[in-house]
Amino acid sequence: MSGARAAMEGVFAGDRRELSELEIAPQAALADEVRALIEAVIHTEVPETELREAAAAVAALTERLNTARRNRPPAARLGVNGMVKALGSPVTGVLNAIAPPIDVVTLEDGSVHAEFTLTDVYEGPPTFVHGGVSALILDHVLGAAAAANGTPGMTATLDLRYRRPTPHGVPLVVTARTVRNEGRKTWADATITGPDGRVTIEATAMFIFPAT
Ligand SMILES: CCCCCCCCCCCCCCCC(=O)SCCNC(=O)CCNC(=O)[C@H](O)C(C)(C)COP(=O)(O)OP(=O)(O)OC[C@H]1O[C@@H](n2cnc3c(N)ncnc32)[C@H](O)[C@@H]1OP(=O)(O)O
Repeated sequence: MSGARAAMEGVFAGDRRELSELEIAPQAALADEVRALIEAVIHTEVPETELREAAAAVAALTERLNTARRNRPPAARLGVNGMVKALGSPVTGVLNAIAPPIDVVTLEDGSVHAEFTLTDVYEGPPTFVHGGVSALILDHVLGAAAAANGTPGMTATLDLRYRRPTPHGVPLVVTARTVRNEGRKTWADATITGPDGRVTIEATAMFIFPAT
């Protein structure tokens, strides 16, 4: 079995130890604080002595947390449909401080949808979201749409059309849906829409369920 097939089967077999919402809450609160820390580190103008003290304090905290570690990022069954979620996902993971995190929901028509706001932590051009960050989010929701269709796969192609800049600091909407399936291949479309209702990015992806 190749790495790709094993990875897909690992994801959908739910072979990770799943945490309950109660178990997740304190660790998610810690991740929230780390998100605030990341933002503060970027913007702070405190003097050098304070920066050095802060670095030492963070290093001590990291050492403390590493005294008990899991082998893999944990998963949980959350939400109304009880879908398995990767808590360490860089897009949706509530335990991952680099994730916004975005709450992606599956609608009755099988499409997936999320409303979210990105801070300037995700900035590319001044005042706008980094195009690679948008691609990450779109890849994830396209993959979630393929999975919601019962036809998950690895991203084989991802085509993006950046129609206009995507602003940060304002509410954005991302939606994706599966449009076609042929054997192991599934195609999905997605958009990100700004607060003025205009689409900023259109995306299409093809997912392949690995042969081996
Ligand atoms: C606990 C957590 C639970 C979470 C639960 C919910 C999950 C829900 C949300 C998750 C959402 C995540 C979304 C992110 C998803 C990634 O980030 S995936 C990571 C990025 N992608 C990769 O790393 C893929 C790397 N590539 C590969 O692994 C392999 O090349 C692939 C794509 C699996 C294909 O391998 P293969 O099965 O050996 O394919 P193969 O038999 O050679 O070819 C089959 C056919 O596809 C065509 N093909 C193959 N590759 C390509 C390609 N790249 N382009 C075009 N055509 C291709 C071939 O030409 C062939 O065509 P036909 O001859 O049939 O016409």
